[in-house]
Amino acid sequence: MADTAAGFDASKQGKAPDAFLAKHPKDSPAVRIGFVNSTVGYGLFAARKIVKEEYIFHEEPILKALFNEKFSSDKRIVDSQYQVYKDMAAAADRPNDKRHNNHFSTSDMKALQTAFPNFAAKTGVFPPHFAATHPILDNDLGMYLVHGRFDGSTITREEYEAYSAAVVVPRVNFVPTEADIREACLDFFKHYAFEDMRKTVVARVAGVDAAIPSSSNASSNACIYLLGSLINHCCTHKYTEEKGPNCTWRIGSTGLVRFIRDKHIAVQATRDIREGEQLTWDYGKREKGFVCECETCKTSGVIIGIGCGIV
Ligand SMILES: C[S@@+](CC[C@H](N)C(=O)[O-])C[C@H]1O[C@@H](n2cnc3c(N)ncnc32)[C@H](O)[C@@H]1O
Repeated sequence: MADTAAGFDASKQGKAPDAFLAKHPKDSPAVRIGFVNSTVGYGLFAARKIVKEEYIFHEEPILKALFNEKFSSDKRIVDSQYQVYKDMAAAADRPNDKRHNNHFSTSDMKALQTAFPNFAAKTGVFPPHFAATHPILDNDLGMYLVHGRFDGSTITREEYEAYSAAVVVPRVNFVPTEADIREACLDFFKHYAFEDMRKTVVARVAGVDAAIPSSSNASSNACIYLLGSLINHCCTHKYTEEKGPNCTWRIGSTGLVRFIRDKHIAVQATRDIREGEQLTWDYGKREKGFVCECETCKTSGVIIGIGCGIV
């Protein structure tokens, strides 16, 4: 992709574009999806050598809603996220009916279903048999990239089935209730949403976009990114940078990343990454809801999960 693509114009970047020009996403595909194991699921891997501080990719969100770590504490936030989910479900039910498909195109739905098959099966947005017969993580997942390129996936059918079997198989005849769907929806946002902190957020409540002032830092926009959401956690290693996380991210334009747009995510290497290495970052100290299997924990010689603080 050319340097001038998607809103990036070096001539308008003020006096010092050189610092990040050297490091902006390159044309050769940088990432591919791979399988870690049946508990961790998919991960994102380097498709080539990536140098320290390189902007690996820059991606537009596929979904936006309100976000709150303590989801059930604010009804507006729960309603907002659930409304986004219901819009999705309506679009999935009527992929050819443009009147009901204002927010999600058929390819959006396909990409979401492909990236998050367990969510799809749990919520019933997509019939489980669809997940089982769908091509394995194809190139549609790169369609939200603005800079950087996607190299497809190395997921085999066996790996895909190992990961999705626990959810898809027992639920072949499962008809989710409203409560099941709500729970799966909130769970989905909890595991995959990125926070974009704002003083005022736009919520989609009862089908209408409304600006809601955020009374505290607890409420912000939640953005779901197809590739960004597939990056797994790694605890920061106390002694060596080599074993800890190798990426960082930021949302929206900042002084350092001026070429990215509002709500877009930029993923940057924090050290050199060799081809085939998994991309990871530190999810931070918040409650994670999984037992950590990262390299730092595995190689610390202590109990798995110890590097995470709160599991
Ligand atoms: C943002 S998703 C990352 C993509 C995910 N692996 C997938 O296949 O969809 C976060 C989820 O991945 C899993 N995960 C991420 N990092 C992990 C780690 N270090 N150890 C175990 N599971 C992890 C957890 O299930 C977590 O809720």
